[in-house]
Amino acid sequence: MSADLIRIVSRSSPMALAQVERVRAELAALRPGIRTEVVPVTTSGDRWMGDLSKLGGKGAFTKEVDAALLASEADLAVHCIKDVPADRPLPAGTVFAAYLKRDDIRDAVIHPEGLTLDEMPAGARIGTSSVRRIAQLAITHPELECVPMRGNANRRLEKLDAGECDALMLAVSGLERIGRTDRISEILPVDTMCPPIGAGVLGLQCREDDTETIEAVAGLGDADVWKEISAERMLLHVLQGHCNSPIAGYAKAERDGRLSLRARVFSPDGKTVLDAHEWAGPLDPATLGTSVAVALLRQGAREVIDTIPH
Ligand SMILES: NCc1[nH]cc(CCC(=O)O)c1CC(=O)O
Repeated sequence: MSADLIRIVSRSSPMALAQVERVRAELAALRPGIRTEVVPVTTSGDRWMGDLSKLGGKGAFTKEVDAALLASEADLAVHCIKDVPADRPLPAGTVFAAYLKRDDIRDAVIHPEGLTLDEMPAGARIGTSSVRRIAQLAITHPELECVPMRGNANRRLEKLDAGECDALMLAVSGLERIGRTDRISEILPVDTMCPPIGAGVLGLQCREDDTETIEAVAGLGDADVWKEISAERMLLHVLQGHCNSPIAGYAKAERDGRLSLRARVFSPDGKTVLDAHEWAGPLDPATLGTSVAVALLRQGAREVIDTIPH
């Protein structure tokens, strides 16, 4: 950064821009002397409407953003942690300086007439390409059908309205960010629709040698979320999950300081469900993530994850 300007790189979807506006607002409150500027980029994941695995995985939404940061065309990147790969290290030379306070981690159902999953007729087409959602829907609602659906949240709502499917599943936090919670017909409990690793968390990524920006934004971070994400991302790293893995889980830092991590691994048809839940006790968050991952590996997670092509 220059003395008083932070350039923030962002994808240009409405959700990404809303995320940047939240960071700008929080930064303006914390550090009124610092100005911010938005540097927009389009990622390969935004352009490509086919199967994400053909683009080399989750990095599809982060590659161009990382490049702008590393080339010093911007000083700060705002990422949905859910979209940041954990099976490979962060791009060399970058670090997360802060994780913002966590939003709702649950998924929502959107049906034009407001039907819940239980109320939908057999054969109703649910638009989702996420194996995590497909597997869990197969367990609770085998009579419903999943049809492929990609594109940013606004585009998916348009496709729903155009009749390309009968209902959608989208993250509550994403709908909050684009101001479309009015479309929600049902919010699914985490017990039956376990969220993805990193759900509802925005991470602030900087160049590791840019101590000025790191220090300027570190105060926006939440200490509990830092612990939760450390545990969750270590779990994903040890499991070597890829963009198409039906891995779900979330850590929770309690008010009394205790930390727990629940995680599940599914076969796409939902017939195999591996489940582990542990408290950190004296363990640090990353070791909790390792411990829960090892518990899942003992139950056969490697084979379940590897049988899914990516
Ligand atoms: N894959 C796109 C994406 N990345 C992050 C979110 C939701 C917001 C979040 O969890 O931070 C979404 C949309 C969705 O899954 O409905």
